[in-house]
Amino acid sequence: MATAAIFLDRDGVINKDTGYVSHSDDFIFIDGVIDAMKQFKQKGFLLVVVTNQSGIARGLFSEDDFMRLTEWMDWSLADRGVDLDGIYFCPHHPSAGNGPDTRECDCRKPAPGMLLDAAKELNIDLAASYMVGDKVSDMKAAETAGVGHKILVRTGKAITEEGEAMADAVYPSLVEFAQNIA
Ligand SMILES: O=P(O)(O)OC[C@@H](O)[C@H]1O[C@@H](OP(=O)(O)O)[C@@H](O)[C@@H](O)[C@@H]1O
Ligand SMILES: [Mg+2]
Ligand SMILES: [Zn+2]
Repeated sequence: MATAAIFLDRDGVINKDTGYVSHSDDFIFIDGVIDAMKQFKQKGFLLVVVTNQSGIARGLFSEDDFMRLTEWMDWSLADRGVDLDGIYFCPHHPSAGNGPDTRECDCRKPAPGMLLDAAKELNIDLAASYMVGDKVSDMKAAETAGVGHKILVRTGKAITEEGEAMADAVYPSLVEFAQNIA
């Protein structure tokens, strides 16, 4: 049977988005998010991170740097009792940079590729799932993929009118969303 997931954007939802974060020294968990993630797991949701990492295409950091930081984040969460079910990332950008990751792709949000791959690989019930993001591109990716619930949080980029109009709900942070989810 397919399971519902909470898809989490990374920068601006899990950690402070100080711009192309690529090292654990610069990775600051937003207050309360780890406990919020624990609550989602206890409610039976799969927890899946979906993150655009165009810093790789831009040549700001390497895929190895991203992997190292991801391993550190994964262990930091596991240490606090949160086991992530999947981490999906897009290293591409359609125009910035000049390496192999500078290209059009199906995975950079607002494209739905990461969500659709996760749904297939983890047998996720998309209609029963939630996408939590800080940008309109997160909401668009969710809508195109058929994610049932689109949630915006105010811990990242300034929320636009377009983003707010597309979201089913807006919360100050992941903490308040966790308090309100059924
Ligand atoms: O929020 P998620 O998807 O986890 O990750 C976003 C990041 O990859 C970066 O995305 C960039 O946008 P561009 O990729 O340059 O459009 C900017 O918003 C950066 O500040 C941010 O660090
Ligand atoms: Mg974000
Ligand atoms: Zn991509």
